[in-house]
Amino acid sequence: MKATIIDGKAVAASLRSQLKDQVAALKEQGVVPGLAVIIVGDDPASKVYVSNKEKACAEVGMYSEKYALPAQTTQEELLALVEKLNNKPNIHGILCQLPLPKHLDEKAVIEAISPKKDVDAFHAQNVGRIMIGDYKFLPCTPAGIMELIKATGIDITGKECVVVGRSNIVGKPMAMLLLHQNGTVTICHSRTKQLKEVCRRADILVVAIGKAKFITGDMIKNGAVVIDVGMNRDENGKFCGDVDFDSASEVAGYLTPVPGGVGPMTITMLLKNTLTAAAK
Ligand SMILES: Nc1nc2c(c(=O)[nH]1)N[C@@H](CN(C=O)c1ccc(C(=O)N[C@@H](CCC(=O)O)C(=O)O)cc1)CN2
Repeated sequence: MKATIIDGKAVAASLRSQLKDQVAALKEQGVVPGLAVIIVGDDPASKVYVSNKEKACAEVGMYSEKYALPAQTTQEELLALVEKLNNKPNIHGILCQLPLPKHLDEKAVIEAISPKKDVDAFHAQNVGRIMIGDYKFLPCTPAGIMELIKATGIDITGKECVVVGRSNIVGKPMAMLLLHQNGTVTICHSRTKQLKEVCRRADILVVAIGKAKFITGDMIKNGAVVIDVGMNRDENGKFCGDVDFDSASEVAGYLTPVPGGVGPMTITMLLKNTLTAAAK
């Protein structure tokens, strides 16, 4: 193995310890950061993530409330809950765990969350703020990835950065954050021609396409920083990323594992956003 493995758990633990001190300092000023987490339905993975969010809040001394709604909840009921939480003074951050059941309009729910409490940074107002580089919150996964790249000590300025995937939650904001750090950014997607050649140009390669082991070692530049956002199951039911770890680790300079890479950073950045919202 050639690549240095970026330990997302260790980076997350170090940031959480700093956040714990910052939460304690804010509490001394009489403010307890509060997060409300809404989950609709019984998706097992979503239940685990929500439970981990509650645990993470407790770990750093934040207050949290969970609203577990049945799968048949109506759009009106969900919007009424969001409105109630928008007006609740001890709640500084609100998030609705995604995906929502199919009959619910995700976009309308996100837009109903007050931009000031939108700790996922999914609201159009916060997305627009990221575009112009004047933001309070960053979406948790891309923000966590920026911390992981920072942990390598590599300066993004002037680097060829390739983002594979163009989702609103990861690909698009990721490209913007790399651009803000003076990277030369390319976004690839399902219609990209010569994907292999484009990926091989990347000094920093971020992959978020949801296809197990799609990016192989021959698609990676020697010494590149490779960030794997994928969360898939392989043929044996084991967690795996969008990057083929074994072949990538022979070529990349730095590589995130799955699990233990980007995932642990996502909830850590949620805590950071909740603290920011409370401090305002
Ligand atoms: N409202 C939101 N919904 C969803 C988000 C989000 O940021 N906001 N992201 C994902 C799920 N997610 C957080 O909600 C999330 C996914 C994965 C992890 C994580 O720590 N993964 C671990 C492995 C976990 C395991 O063993 O089960 C890892 O990669 O090491 C955290 C959060 C979709 N929905």
